[in-house]
Amino acid sequence: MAALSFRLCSSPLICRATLDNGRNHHATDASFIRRAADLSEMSAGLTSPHPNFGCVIATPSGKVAGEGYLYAQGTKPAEALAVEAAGEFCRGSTAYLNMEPGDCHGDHTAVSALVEAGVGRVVVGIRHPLQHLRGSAIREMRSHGIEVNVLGEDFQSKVLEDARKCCLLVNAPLIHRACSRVPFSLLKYAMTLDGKIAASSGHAAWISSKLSRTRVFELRGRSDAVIVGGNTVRQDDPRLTARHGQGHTPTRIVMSQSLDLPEKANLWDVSEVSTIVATQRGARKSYQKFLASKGVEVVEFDMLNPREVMEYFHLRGYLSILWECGGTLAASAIASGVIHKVVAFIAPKIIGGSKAPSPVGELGMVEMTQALNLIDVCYEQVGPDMLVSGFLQPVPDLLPVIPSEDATFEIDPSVNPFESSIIFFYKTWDLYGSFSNFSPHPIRMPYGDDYRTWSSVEHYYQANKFVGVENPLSHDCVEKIRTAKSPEEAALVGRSKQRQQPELVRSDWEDVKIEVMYMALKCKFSTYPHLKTMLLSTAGSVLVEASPHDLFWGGGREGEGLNYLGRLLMQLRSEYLGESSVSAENTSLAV
Ligand SMILES: NC(=O)C1=CN([C@@H]2O[C@H](COP(=O)(O)OP(=O)(O)OC[C@H]3O[C@@H](n4cnc5c(N)ncnc54)[C@H](OP(=O)(O)O)[C@@H]3O)[C@@H](O)[C@H]2O)C=CC1
Ligand SMILES: Nc1c(N[C@@H]2O[C@H](COP(=O)(O)O)[C@@H](O)[C@H]2O)[nH]c(=O)[nH]c1=O
Repeated sequence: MAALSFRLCSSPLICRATLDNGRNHHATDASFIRRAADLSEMSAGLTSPHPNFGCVIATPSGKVAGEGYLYAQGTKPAEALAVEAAGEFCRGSTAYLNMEPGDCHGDHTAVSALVEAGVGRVVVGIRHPLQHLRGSAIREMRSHGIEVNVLGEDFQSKVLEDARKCCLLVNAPLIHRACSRVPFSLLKYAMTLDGKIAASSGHAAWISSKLSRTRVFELRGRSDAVIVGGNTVRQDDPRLTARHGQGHTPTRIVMSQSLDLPEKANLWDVSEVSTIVATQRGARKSYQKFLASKGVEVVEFDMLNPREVMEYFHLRGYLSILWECGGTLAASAIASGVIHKVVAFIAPKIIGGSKAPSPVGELGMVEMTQALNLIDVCYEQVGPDMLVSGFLQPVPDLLPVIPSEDATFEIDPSVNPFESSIIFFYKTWDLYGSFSNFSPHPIRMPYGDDYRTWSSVEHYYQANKFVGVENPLSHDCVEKIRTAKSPEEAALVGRSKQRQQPELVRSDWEDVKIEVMYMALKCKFSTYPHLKTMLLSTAGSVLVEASPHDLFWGGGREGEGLNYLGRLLMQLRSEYLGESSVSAENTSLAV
């Protein structure tokens, strides 16, 4: 290399320094990007899975001036938190982001924070995977004169490629959501050295060690849901809780065609965490009624296969699913192509048993050459067990294979990304996500003879369930919801209190809830002009909250929902349009 550097320039010292400087530059960028990727996962297990954003702000001398990460969907962006932490050291600094900011709903908080703080350069690990977001924030930062480098696009090197891979991994669920329209699924099992997941009697407690099972609790805490099959319910009577005392607890899902399930089961206790049973359409209606009476949600499918079930939970906004089923369902899930990663805890014990179940049932493979090879395999000792994990499907490399809307328009102006005149919205990271009650738009609402600020519409709506009730516990609920750290936590408190202690809820709640919601929406869209503009831009389209399970505020799976949230937004929109046409009329009259 020295020879090469000599040939390229007069003084090898300067050139080597340049070369080294270039290499150091890459090494510095890579280390801060990896730090941002690590930071972005800090809330894993505490909140339900969401796009992971981390931001590190480094001074020109390479010192960390400030850091931040997105805590939960609907809370302050990582970039804004890092800018707050760095203070005046932002000026002329470099900001390292594991992923392009999700600014899209006219909500430029993240980009504005970096621009207003005087950040000079931004290094981005990966572009945003969602098509309607990809490239927006990068373009906006560049339009404000910030130098923006995207790993893998502007410069290449091994050290940067490794850093970029970290950014792909921490958002694998979001990337899979963007590319395959199913959540990211991880199959986990504990297995004896002789390849069994239970004794021939079906008994399986315990194969792996306490330490390994603690890791499993962590995996559950990082998931939207945990799935088991009917046999596992009958055999183990599992709880499938994360057992970490606080933080996020995943929904439990049982897949059962027959509904030949016990009347008594731990999973039917939904006081702390919900359970959903996915079954064949029309199965055992009486048992479905029994489950509903226990508060267990039943979802019917024409074909109860893992792909149909996963596409449904994709619609519900799930990003990460943990499969803790037995081999029968695991084989079906692998064959359906919905399993992306496998995690196996191998215990140094032998159980034997020619009929003892194995981790994966029938896949129809008869030659070893047909075996599915894992990718990026990792080995880790966990107590006495060996943890082997790897990918059945690589995390798609997201160099923009799907052009953004602007790029699409440049290619073919006649392509209208949204053919139908129905606009669906649901999770805040999806298009029109700012219409969601979980979007991070604080509102100031009248409260008694005063005003109070609420972090989101959801905070305000949930708190109002308990307003005006002469019970100190109701006042506690209001305060607990008002101070909840995220809309998701506010909803969790409000819904569980309403379910467990209905006496705390105001008696007229069913009569007033629509009005309460409307007032909150009116305040939100009046407070944020860009949201009002966005709402008006949907004129002529039907707005539907695409929640497949909330049949009051949402549209339901096959449109059977009442879609009150969509209706109220359309009502508000026509009120604004009425105002603007009235004001236009006044103007025209005035002319
Ligand atoms: N060591 C470990 O990590 C684990 C061990 N186990 C053990 O494994 C054993 C259970 O394994 P296994 O018998 O394979 O049971 P599964 O957990 O795989 O459940 C199979 C059942 O799932 C339901 N099902 C729904 N849809 C499908 C589908 N598309 N394809 C296949 N099944 C579907 C059916 O329920 P239905 O019959 O109700 O219609 C089927 O009988 C138990 O002994 C348990 O202790 C289980 C999980 C993890
Ligand atoms: N036997 C076995 C596992 N079994 C899995 O854990 C479930 C029980 O979890 P819980 O209800 O939370 O206690 C059980 O139904 C099956 O899915 N898991 C493991 O990590 N190691 C083990 O040895």
